[in-house]
Amino acid sequence: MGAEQSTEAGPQSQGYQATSSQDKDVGRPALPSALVICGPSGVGKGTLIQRLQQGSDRFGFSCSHTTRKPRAGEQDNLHYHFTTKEQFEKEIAEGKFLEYAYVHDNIYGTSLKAVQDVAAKGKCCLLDIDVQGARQVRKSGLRAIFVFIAPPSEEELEHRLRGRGTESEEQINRRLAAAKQEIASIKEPGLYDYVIFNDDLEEATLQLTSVAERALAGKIGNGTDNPTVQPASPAKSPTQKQAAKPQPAQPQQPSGEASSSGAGAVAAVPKAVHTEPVATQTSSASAVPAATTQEGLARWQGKVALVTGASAGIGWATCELLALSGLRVVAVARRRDRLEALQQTLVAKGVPIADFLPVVCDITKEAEVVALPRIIVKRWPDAGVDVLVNNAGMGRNNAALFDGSTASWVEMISTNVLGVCMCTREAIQDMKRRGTYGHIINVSSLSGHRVAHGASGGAFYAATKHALKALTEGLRQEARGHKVDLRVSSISPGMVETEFNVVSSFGNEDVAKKKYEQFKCLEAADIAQAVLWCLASPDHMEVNDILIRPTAQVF
Ligand SMILES: Nc1nc2c(ncn2[C@@H]2O[C@H](COP(=O)(O)OP(=O)(O)O)[C@@H](O)[C@H]2O)c(=O)[nH]1
Ligand SMILES: Nc1ncnc2c1ncn2[C@@H]1O[C@H](COP(=O)(O)OP(=O)(O)O)[C@@H](O)[C@H]1O
Repeated sequence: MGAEQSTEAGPQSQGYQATSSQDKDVGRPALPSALVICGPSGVGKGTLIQRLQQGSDRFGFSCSHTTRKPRAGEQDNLHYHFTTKEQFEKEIAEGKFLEYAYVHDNIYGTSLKAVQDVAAKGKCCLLDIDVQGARQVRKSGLRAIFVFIAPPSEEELEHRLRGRGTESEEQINRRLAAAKQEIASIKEPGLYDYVIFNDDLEEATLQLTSVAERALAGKIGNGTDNPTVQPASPAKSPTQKQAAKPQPAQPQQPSGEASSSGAGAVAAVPKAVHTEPVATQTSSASAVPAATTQEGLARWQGKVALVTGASAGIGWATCELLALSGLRVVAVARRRDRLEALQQTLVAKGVPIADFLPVVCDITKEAEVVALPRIIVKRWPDAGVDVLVNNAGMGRNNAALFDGSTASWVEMISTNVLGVCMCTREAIQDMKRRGTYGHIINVSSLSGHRVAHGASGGAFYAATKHALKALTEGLRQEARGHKVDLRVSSISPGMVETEFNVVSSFGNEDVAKKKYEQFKCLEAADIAQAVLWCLASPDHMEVNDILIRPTAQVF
């Protein structure tokens, strides 16, 4: 990869993370959510599912029951549990099914056992079911992401169905007639999280893979808190940019509550460890009117966001989310290998490589920071910094006022305060040069609003974050003084999930382990989401400081 180097003699990683010890994360593995795949007969569901399974053994297929006859090559208990109408109806009456439906004159259904068998192996359960089944599963409360696979056109759908050669003429006509209604279900509010157009199979596979990664990570919903995205019309192909990403559909109603709202069937599958992002938990964030969120993001399409501390945690997650939201992303960090890994991840998720610029840079080194705008304009002559996410920050344990190390204090001031100031100045000068002012978002910490109790010595770190609070407000005032339309926001998260964080906070690994089980921390993706809320806020309001606390955290 061509990670840019901000100076010839660029720095090597010095062994600390480019995000603060209070604010960084590596995440805890969650149980996968299920992935429900819907779409008309012949659209390519089976083909895509096969490709997902070929790509990873972390997926398990929910083997449905059906009364239809096996096709050539289909094996009982592998492709389907083939059964009789009488037996099927008996088992339905016995309550053995999560859902069932009459489809094309046959009964199809997902048994509780089919889902349990996959979940018990810790795998992501893939359900290939029809629209009626999807509605039932949605109601059941199963933790799942719902995807609709749409054909590029009705003609192409017919072409594929005929080409498959597994149905009689009468069966094909029945399937095509049903397809119209199935496609119309895209518009049903809250049914699907994503719509993927299976036009180009490679691209559709990439898109489904990126959604499936969210399911593997135990997510539900589509990762936005935005119910206003209109599903694209199935009749036309998506634009090139859209094609690179799955389309979020109108999200389901109870996003984060899905696991708690179901009755009997819910208990049939294990619940994932964590809930969805804090969209419904954070007052400042939910104050962004949903109807304007998408509009707000639309103005950032193709704009350039520079994110510092991109090698891990919040910075990494922010790069991902911004890139997937259509911005061009400049990822700044000291560790080249991490930037390479980030690039690979983004490309696998469908981000065009042309929209990502990794730059090796130490934000405490002035010459390297000053070089950033030049590197950006070399790559994208039409652009400059529109959004700056000052995320890089760090903390040191040996920093108590009683007996702390001067070197640690210097390091913290250099990164958390001076580094932020230099990045901010260079970004603003770049905006000034182009005559267009964007948005600067400082990732602070709850430590910017309080000082830790006891002898553990968190005051210096807190002082840097208190300074950041003053700098954020000061920047806003300067912008007003200059009468420029610069937006300034800050986000102050509580502890973000990482074992390292908890260990460093509690000192002792055993205690840490217990606490780690006991407390739910925030996730890096939650904070990335808050960055989007800042960017998406409508013109007439500015999000100042978002304080984000994990609801279960008591310290
Ligand atoms: N509700 C429900 N639908 C299912 C189930 N299994 C398969 N289907 C759906 O039944 C329809 C017909 O499936 P199938 O006979 O395999 O034909 P195909 O769609 O042409 O592959 C498809 O829309 C499947 O998604 C199930 O367990 N429940
Ligand atoms: N993107 C695509 N372009 C062209 N043909 C495709 C594409 N996706 C799937 N197909 C073909 O379309 C036919 C139907 O796919 P299949 O996976 O059986 O659909 P489903 O499971 O939705 O009924 C198969 O012959 C498959 O090879």
